[in-house]
Amino acid sequence: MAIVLGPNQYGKAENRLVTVTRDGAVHTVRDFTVSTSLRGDLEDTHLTGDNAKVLATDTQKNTVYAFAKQAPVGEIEDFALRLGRHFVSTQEPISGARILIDEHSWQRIEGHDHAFVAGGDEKRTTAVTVEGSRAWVVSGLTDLVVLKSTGSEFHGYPRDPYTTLRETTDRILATSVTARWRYQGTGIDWATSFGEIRSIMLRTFAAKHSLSLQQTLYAMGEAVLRARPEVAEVRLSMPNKHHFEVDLSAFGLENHNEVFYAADRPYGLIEGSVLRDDAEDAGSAWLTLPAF
Ligand SMILES: O=c1[nH]c(=O)c2[nH]c(=O)[nH]c2[nH]1
Repeated sequence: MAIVLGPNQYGKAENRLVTVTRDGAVHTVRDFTVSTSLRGDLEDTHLTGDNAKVLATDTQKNTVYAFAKQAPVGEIEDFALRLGRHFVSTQEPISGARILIDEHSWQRIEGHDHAFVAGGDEKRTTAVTVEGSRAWVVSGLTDLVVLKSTGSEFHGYPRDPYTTLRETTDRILATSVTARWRYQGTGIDWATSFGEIRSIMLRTFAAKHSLSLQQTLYAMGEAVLRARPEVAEVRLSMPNKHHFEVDLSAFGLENHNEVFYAADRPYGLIEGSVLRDDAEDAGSAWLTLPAF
């Protein structure tokens, strides 16, 4: 029997980066969380502690901040591609890089040049993988919280001895969408694509009459793939944020779908992938990312 080192990567996680750019008195603030991970010929440090091939995670952190100064960050996908390609092309033992970037939004306080209000928890995300001269981009969003107050039913499920859930033809449907979509290619107008995909997902959530959150998930992914040829696959993770009608009969009150208890947990967790059957090979695009 031999014991060997399996897959590994290392880097600096969650570098918090904020940039201020100035157009005269008018400032723009951008806010990012950047994680770098490097892969390659890294047996020595694990097996003997020889660090000759280990670009320090501290250096990786410094590179993120220096790159943000040396050229405009631009779209997160482009910034991640620049960082990943830099590490792979300048460090001989490093054959691959995974760069994760989340962008947190700040909106201008109306009428103010340099004051901003946080855009909420929603984040735009990217996960860029560089392997030698190849690169894959998986972008997405997290914490996009949506609710519809009708247009959602859930019935027709099996009733076993433990089933108590009442069937419903009119319920609140609410979720917090985490989506990741895999692009085919890297020469893409990232900002336009992101805006269109987000808007397609919102419109589909709103318009699709839902018989299950699973059906809504599939419809959202399908709508993105039908409209956006640059996308090969969409993975969605959608918690069912249950809203239970409160029983007010003890108070002599009838509740006609008006008063709800918004449960925090447990929640149904509906996850899935929607993809083209002729999509380009995913390579290492998803490696070490959460399944959904
Ligand atoms: O849309 C739903 N899908 C389920 O699988 C499920 N299960 C459940 O209890 N409620 C719901 N709602």
